[in-house]
Amino acid sequence: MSITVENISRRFGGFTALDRVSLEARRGEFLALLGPSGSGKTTLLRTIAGLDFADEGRVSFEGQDMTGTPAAERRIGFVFQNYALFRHMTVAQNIAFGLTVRKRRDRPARAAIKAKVADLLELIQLPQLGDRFPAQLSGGQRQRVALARALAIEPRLLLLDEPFGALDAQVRKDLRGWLRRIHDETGLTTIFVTHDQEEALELADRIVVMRGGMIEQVGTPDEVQAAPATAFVSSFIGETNSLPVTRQDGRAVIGDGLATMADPARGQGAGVLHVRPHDVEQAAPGEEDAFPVRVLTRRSIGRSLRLTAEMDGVAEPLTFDLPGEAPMSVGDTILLRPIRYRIF
Ligand SMILES: Nc1ncnc2c1ncn2[C@@H]1O[C@H](COP(=O)(O)OP(=O)(O)OP(=O)(O)O)[C@@H](O)[C@H]1O
Repeated sequence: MSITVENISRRFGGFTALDRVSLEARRGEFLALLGPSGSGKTTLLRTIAGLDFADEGRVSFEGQDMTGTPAAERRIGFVFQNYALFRHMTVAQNIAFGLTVRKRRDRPARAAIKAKVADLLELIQLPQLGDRFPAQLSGGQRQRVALARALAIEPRLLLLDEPFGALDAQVRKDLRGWLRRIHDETGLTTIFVTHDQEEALELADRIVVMRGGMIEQVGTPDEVQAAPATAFVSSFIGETNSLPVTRQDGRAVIGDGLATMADPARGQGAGVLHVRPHDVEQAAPGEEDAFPVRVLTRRSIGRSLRLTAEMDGVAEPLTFDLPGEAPMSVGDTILLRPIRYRIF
């Protein structure tokens, strides 16, 4: 099912949590909403779910207006970080819950529910655990059961809000691969909230980067990494060195004037040049389009050399990765040429 969000705004008192947000999730797509705390990810997810309602704007599913439709009528599966299972029910009863509470005329026969639960236990790879109670499961197993419960109603859309937030790093990693497989097998449209960029990059078909109630960029993991639309996206996703520049007539003067770089976008005035640590190469003295830095520390990591460095006129310490054989010592001034950079 495709989801369209058009010009959604949501205010809490005088505070704007969502500011004219528009977004489209394609049929079968896995979208990640990524952004810092307070950027509006959960509010957007809740609005799509029908658990919260926008002050302005429209939500539609497959072209059909859903803006005023309550959550229960949207056929959505949810998994939340703290959406606890029912403690007094077994795993199987938890999974069956959404079906057993249906009105009699909509409720599947008991045998059909049993078969469905068995299928879902297979899908989440816990076929033997149907009779256990939630307290007898690990955190990761509980979240898998929560997902099976969400899938039992055969939702048209799956919404997950930091579902792995409370789990430790290794379990999170395992569950990620597993969630992606389930998404692919079921063919559902999935929208996933996270503030963990690694999780978003690994899981999603497209990432929606949010900040301050607005969308900064929507793009594939490759796009948001290689072609960030804004300085915020560039520094939020992956590591970036940020050099203040003054832009004039197709050149950008770095720091206090030690070097200039080409500015293909031909901006004017104050800006910032972003270059990722591994997007530089060492240049020979006198070469153009390179900037001098003083080496503060050097450390070998596998086959590369990680430097921290400083530059006159740049307040922040800088980080670069060069090939391991690069000749230099702490205290040297070296010239670096950015192979790839962006000026904002
Ligand atoms: N019911 C509410 N009443 C008042 N303010 C709210 C309410 N819900 C959310 N907000 C505010 O709206 C902003 C966005 O909140 P939201 O939960 O959508 O952010 P988020 O990006 O999901 O953050 P986090 O990663 O911390 O969950 C926050 O500043 C939050 O304090």
